[in-house]
Formats: sequence, structure tokens, C-alpha cells
Amino acid sequence: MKEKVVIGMSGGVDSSVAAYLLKEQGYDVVGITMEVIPRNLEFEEREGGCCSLSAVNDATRVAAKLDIPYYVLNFKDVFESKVINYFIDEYLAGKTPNPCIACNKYIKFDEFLKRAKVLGAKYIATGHYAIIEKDNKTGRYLLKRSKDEKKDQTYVLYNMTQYQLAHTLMPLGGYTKDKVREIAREIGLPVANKKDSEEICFVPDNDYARFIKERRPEEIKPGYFVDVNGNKLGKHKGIIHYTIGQRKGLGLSLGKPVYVIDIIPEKNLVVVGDEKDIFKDTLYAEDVNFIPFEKLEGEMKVTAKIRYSAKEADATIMPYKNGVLVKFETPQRAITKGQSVVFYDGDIVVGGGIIK
Ligand SMILES: Nc1ncnc2c1ncn2[C@@H]1O[C@H](COP(=O)(O)OP(=O)(O)OP(=O)(O)O)[C@@H](O)[C@H]1O
Repeated sequence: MKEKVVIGMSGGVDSSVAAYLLKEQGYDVVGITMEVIPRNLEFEEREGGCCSLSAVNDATRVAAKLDIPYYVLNFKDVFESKVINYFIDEYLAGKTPNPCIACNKYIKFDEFLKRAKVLGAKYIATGHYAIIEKDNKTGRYLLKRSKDEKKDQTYVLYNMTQYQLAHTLMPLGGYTKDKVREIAREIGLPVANKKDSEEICFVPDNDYARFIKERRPEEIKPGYFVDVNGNKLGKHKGIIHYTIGQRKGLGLSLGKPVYVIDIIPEKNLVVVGDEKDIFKDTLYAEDVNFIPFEKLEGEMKVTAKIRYSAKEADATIMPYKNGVLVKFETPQRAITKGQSVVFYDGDIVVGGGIIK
């Protein structure tokens, strides 16, 4: 009997080609789009959102073309509590969250996997660019960088557990994006030329501050910019508007460029300073997950990156309190609370955690 795979379809070219490849490999493929955005968000029906009507229309057309069953399931409540509210709460606490990491942890590889299991699937699949591989020596599942370095998405997948890795297929890991588009065109997929989504799927126009303001207006309070000595330099619009390393949009004229170097939510203060003040060589992360092993037992040399688009840098990680201490060989620019740090050993994802 063919093994059943439920593929998450976002209506884009990646998940569509992934569905096609799985079918070619002989799986019994079922497509599902998770509806995640609350109906009352005005942009829902616009082009491009990952679960807007157009996304569902596109996924429906792709499923028809591939001749696979296709369903739309409601994940709105869990998405609201685990992703949207988390995102807002983190900003209000002076941090800079990564909602895609929360979505992968709580929605795609948790709730979605659970529902797929109820439907009798052995695996779920996504159009992520990453490679899942079993290490025959240790018996553990590994997560590795995709062939297309520019598209590699391992950074947002570091939380995956052994169970999740064992029950997930990522058919695009060995392909470049160009090749994926070529396949889409060759087989006549209606979404072959659709552009990549780059924004946060639930935030209209990528204006996250407006999104938070509309939802929690009473919690955004103007306060003061201060220097490292606590001297007041001017008024800020509310801490959600700022992130570590930010220079633009501060509205301060001090005769020299200044940068956000810290945010103190308890006092509603934004601390600004010189560029040199945003370079640090040490960070502490919690909520850590490791993939090639269960627990970090001692020091380990890795390369680490502190945000999706950051360059990897040489570092040593070691267990510390409830998490991990990361010491970089050279100071890193704008290490930011709420973002994730992810560790690599060559092409293998070692793990990661949330910067505290
Ligand atoms: N609303 C959704 N419902 C089901 N699966 C989804 C949904 N959104 C994303 N996914 C799955 O997660 C994968 C990664 O999502 P991400 O948003 O990072 O990529 P994407 O650029 O939207 O991919 P695609 O080209 O497939 O749209 C997708 O390829 C898809 O398999």
C-alpha cells in the first residue's frame, strides 16, 4: 500500500512542486491549506497572503492539476494564541520576535502533524528548503542545509524534535529554487511564476507597529530615549517601534548618528548610544533545542547566526543555567532579545535557542 503524506499547501510554487515530487515518488498525497488568519483582518482577501482566498484558490487549482485530494482546515484559534499573541506580547516586552519560528514549532510541526496523523498519514511534508536525513551511526534524524544556499531555511527549523523529523518530508532540500521554478513551468503549474512571499503572513503591508497598535492600543505608551548614563534625550513613540541596532526613524537630532542599544520595558525607556555599543561577543539563550544529540554536555565549537539574514560566525557554545552561553570569536552587531540564535556544525544544524 502507498504511504500517505499530507502536504502543507500555501498556494506558492514551492509547496506545489513539493506535492508534485512526492506524487512522482509514489506517495499517496493529500494537500491541506491551514487557514490561520482571523477573518476580521482586512487584508485577508488580498493577493499573496499565505492563507488568503487567493492562496486557497491557487492551491485548489494546483491540487486539481496534480489530481490529489485537497482540503482547507481551520487553525485560526491556535495560530492566534501561539503565534499572533506571542508576537504582540514579545514586542510589548521590548523584544523582537520571529513569528515563523513560533509557527513552525507550534503550528506546522505540532498541530498540523497531529491532524495529519488523525487523517491516517505517515508523514507531513512542506516546501521548506532543508534536508532531513537519518544518521545510521547514531540512529538520530539530522537537519541539514539545503542545496540552494540562498534559499536555505534551516534557521527557522532548529526547534524540530526527533519525532517531528522522523515524520516530515522536505522534498525540495536537494533542489535549487531555479530548478523548482523550471519544474513548475515544465509540468504547467498555474503558480509557476508567482513571486516569493517575503513578509510576515499575518501583518498587512509588513507594518507590524500598526498591526500591534490596532490590536492593543492601550498598551503602547510614549516614553523617553536616554543615553547610557540615563540622561533623557527626547521622546519615543512606544517601545514596540524599536529594535536593537536601529538608527533610522528615531527622530533624534544629536549632531551624530545614534543607535538603539537597549530597551528597558519596565521603565519604558529606549537607550541609545554609539555604533560601537551594539557590538557584543557573548549572549545567553534559553528554550534551546538540539538535534544531533539530546543535551549539550560540554563546550562545542560551532558557527552561529543571530538572525535569519545574519552571517554565520565562529563561536563556542556551552551549557549555562537553563540554556546555553554563546561566546563569539569576534563581536557581533546588534544581538537582539527575542530573536533566535542557531548553531551549525558544517552543514548540520546543531540546534538553537531564543536570545535572552
Ligand atoms: N497556510 C499554510 N497551510 C499549509 N501549509 C503551509 C501554509 N503556509 C506555509 N505552509 C507550508 O510551509 C512551507 C514553508 O512556508 P513558507 O511560508 O516559509 O514558504 P513559502 O514561501 O510560503 O512557500 P510556498 O512557495 O510553498 O508558498 C510551505 O512550503 C508549505 O509547505
